[in-house]
Amino acid sequence: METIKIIIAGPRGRMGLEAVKLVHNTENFELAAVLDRRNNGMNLSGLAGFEGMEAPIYTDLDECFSSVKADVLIDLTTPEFGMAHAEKALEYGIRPVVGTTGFTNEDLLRLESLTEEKGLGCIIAPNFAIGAILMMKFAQMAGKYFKDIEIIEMHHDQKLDAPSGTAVKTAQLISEVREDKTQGHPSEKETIPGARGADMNGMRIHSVRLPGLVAHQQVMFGMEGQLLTIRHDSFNRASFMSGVRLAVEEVMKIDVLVYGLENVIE
Ligand SMILES: NC(=O)C1=CN([C@@H]2O[C@H](COP(=O)(O)OP(=O)(O)OC[C@H]3O[C@@H](n4cnc5c(N)ncnc54)[C@H](O)[C@@H]3O)[C@@H](O)[C@H]2O)C=CC1
Ligand SMILES: O=C(O)C1=N[C@H](C(=O)O)C[C@H](O)C1
Repeated sequence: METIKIIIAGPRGRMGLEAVKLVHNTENFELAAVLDRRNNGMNLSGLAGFEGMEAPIYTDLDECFSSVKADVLIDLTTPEFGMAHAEKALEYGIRPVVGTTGFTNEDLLRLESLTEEKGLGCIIAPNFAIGAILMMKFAQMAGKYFKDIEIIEMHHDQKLDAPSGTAVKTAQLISEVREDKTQGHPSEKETIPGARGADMNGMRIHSVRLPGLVAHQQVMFGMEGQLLTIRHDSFNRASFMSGVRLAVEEVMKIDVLVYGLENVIE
């Protein structure tokens, strides 16, 4: 098995720390470097919590990508920087695996054309957890039969983007099989703005933010006399790591942009 050399952006974050551990503990993965907002020139192993995990720390993108020979960039930062990181990685011939959420459709289109131009794989995965991918697939199946749908995503209160990338992706997948429909009473009025949530093709998305939560979503399907609820819960960030591993292995085999791991799992 060939070794895959990996750069991780955002190593000190909640997801980044798990990803560093994953790479460190995976036989054919090698942590080539990390991109951080501080500690330029230091070694990761010198930071508390990363003992024994050797990797040079860079704060400058160009310096990192030009000095380090790497195959894959795993980005787990913020929407503000994730896009720039992915674009720059492709320019240096490095394949991005992006877990960062909050990208716009225009961002995805830009990355798609850059991926095509460079002939390199790129994976954007709004959710790496296998259960969440199945939840989205099941929701798409149900969306064929139920037209009235409310998505309730629930996350920790440090999350920057709303709605979550998973909720957006779920609504997109359902929209592929459901005719657009405005839900609720035609004359309904919000007496407090936002009460009915975000509107995506008539479906409603509600974002809950509370300390103590990790990542949870339930999709509710209503029809005369019945309710179907499809729910997934991630109780920790380790739940995402088998998907990160799969994405890294997969991105090495492709030369296009893949948006969503549902396109990768059988
Ligand atoms: N796809 C998936 O399955 C999952 C995706 N996420 C997404 O991953 C991202 C990170 O989530 P968390 O780890 O919870 O956030 P976090 O806030 O704990 O970590 C983000 C890290 O990125 C670092 N960072 C910010 N700007 C940077 C830059 N320019 N260069 C290098 N590092 C930079 C921050 O210092 C921080 O350590 C979010 O967009 C979140 O929505 C989170 C969980 C699962
Ligand atoms: O910020 C998070 O925590 C998560 N973000 C992703 C999203 O926006 O869907 C994936 C997961 O829900 C956790």
